[in-house]
Amino acid sequence: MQRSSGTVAGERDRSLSQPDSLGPGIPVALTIAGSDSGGGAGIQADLKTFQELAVFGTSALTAVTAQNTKGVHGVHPIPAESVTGQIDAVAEDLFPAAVKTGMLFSAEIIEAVAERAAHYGWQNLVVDPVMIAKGGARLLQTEAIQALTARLLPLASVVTPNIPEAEALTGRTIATMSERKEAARHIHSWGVRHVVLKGGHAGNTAQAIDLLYDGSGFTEFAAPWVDTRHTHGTGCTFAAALTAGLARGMRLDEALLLAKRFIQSALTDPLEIGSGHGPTNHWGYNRTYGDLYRIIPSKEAVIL
Ligand SMILES: Nc1ncnc2c1ncn2[C@@H]1O[C@H](COP(=O)(O)OP(=O)(O)O)[C@@H](O)[C@H]1O
Ligand SMILES: Cc1ncc(COP(=O)(O)OP(=O)(O)O)c(N)n1
Repeated sequence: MQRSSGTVAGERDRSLSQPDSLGPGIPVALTIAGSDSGGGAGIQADLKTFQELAVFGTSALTAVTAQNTKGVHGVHPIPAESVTGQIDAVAEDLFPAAVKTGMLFSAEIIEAVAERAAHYGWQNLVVDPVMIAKGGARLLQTEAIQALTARLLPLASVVTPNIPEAEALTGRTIATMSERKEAARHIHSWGVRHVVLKGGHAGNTAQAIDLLYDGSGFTEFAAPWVDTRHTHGTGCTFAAALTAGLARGMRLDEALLLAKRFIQSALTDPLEIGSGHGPTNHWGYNRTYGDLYRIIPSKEAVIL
């Protein structure tokens, strides 16, 4: 895997250094997302990823989906007041150091989440603008896109669209790297601090390249393309690992490298369950790099 020109493949991961114990000081993260009954995406993927990265996971559920590796068979949104109630219950007692949003489904839920994000002044807000599942099911109503760009993105520290999501957000077609950069600039202009335009839908490529734009320059995070159909939940898992890194006090570039390693391990160590697009392997990272449950106090992250 590469970031710019530096190679880090295969080495033991020093990002998670020396725990003394689990307990006081353990970072807490909150995911505001939908439930995937099949366990590969949504809240389930987020909580598994947090756990694997030694972050205590909490959740606010926005929707229940009936879903498996073959597709989404039903979507049942949760009332916006209930989403607010869940966020308040977590925020007022457990003080999440980082917050991730996934499937938000409606403008009403987005408004509720944005209002609470502003209220609590979250500094590490990762917005994964989930719109359509790989099987084609709509996880965000079309009329909610405007609320996402106008209300939530200006509060986000990072937004992580895939290519089709970036196309839907900007109304641009994205086929080349220079079009990806233009789309990232466009999204950044709405007030989000960092844009990570993911490359999983680029097709016909030797590398999966995720592009970071921070308002002044671009950094590419690249990894070898994994030829697998078990890609269900890649976006959720990637954004959750990024959120976990931020909750642990990492800089954004460190947290992104951690997320890239996490998803690469989850793709290269397949579980091969289900008859459709199976879930990625959330154990993969710790099977590859070891050092499970090593804790670092926040703000003392070791550079990867
Ligand atoms: N086949 C693959 N090989 C390697 N990395 C991949 C592959 N598919 C997706 N990724 C990585 O998984 C993460 C999620 O990307 P993407 O699939 O674009 O998001 P989403 O699941 O939201 O559609 C990114 O880091 C991307 O580069
Ligand atoms: C409940 C729920 N949330 C999000 C998604 C989309 O997840 P993603 O990581 O983009 O993976 P795919 O579904 O596209 O494989 C989801 N399916 N369900």
